[in-house]
Amino acid sequence: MSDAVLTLAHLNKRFGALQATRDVSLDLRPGEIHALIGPNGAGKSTLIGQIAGSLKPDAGSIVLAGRDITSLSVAQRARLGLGRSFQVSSLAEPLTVKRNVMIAVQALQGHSFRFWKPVHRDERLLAPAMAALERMALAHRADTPVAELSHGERRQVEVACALALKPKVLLLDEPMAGLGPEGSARLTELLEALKHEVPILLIEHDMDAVFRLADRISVLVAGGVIAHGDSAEIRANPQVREAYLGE
Ligand SMILES: Nc1ncnc2c1ncn2[C@@H]1O[C@H](COP(=O)(O)OP(=O)(O)OP(=O)(O)O)[C@@H](O)[C@H]1O
Repeated sequence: MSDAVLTLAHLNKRFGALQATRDVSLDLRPGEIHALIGPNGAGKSTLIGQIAGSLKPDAGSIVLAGRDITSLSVAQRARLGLGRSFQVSSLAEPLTVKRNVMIAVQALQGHSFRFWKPVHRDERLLAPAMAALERMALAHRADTPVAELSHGERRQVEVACALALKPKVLLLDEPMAGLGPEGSARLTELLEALKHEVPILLIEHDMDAVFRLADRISVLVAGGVIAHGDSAEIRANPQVREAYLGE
């Protein structure tokens, strides 16, 4: 546990009578993809909310790179290196790919004194934006409006926006959702390469992608983790099979 970049310890969250997170402990280590899976209503979104900072746990702690972030705001966590992508796209369609990523960089830098300066002429925003686009194999689309991109390419831009903030960990919430086999294969390949630079906590319904990508898998059912293991262990686990078959 000691070399973990992100550690969740004994997280609990209740909504009235419903225990939505039940004593959840897990960690994310350098160079890995740790997938969090579970049937509908298992509590995955509730857990992400607590990690990202939009939901406050009732008990437990979240440590990012040695620092307890449990009581910090969403913005403070982002500045400390918690990167995330969203289920719902937040890209500005009419703007180019490059400008979307530059806006993300600007949001992190928080340079309000540069309000008067057009984003597209700011070199300090352009360099990190282009570096992130290169890592997501999209530099050649930098000057294309987002509206003209395929669904899969948009997903790549969203990950690039998160990457441009130089995160220590990346929280990806269903990145494969809505992608066809080709888009999903492309993103799988990119994430596989990316994990060596930034470890990824992956919440994903696409089991093929999870089994291909994840170094470790944690299975959430009714708010609690019922199993941890690698792909082979999780596939063979009778409790996990039952949880999914019973869905
Ligand atoms: N704000 C809330 N108030 C009350 N109950 C909530 C709230 N948010 C979530 N829940 C409940 O908590 C449980 C876990 O929900 P959550 O959305 O975290 O599950 P999930 O695993 O993300 O599901 P899905 O895969 O369908 O998105 C569900 O029973 C849900 O109805």
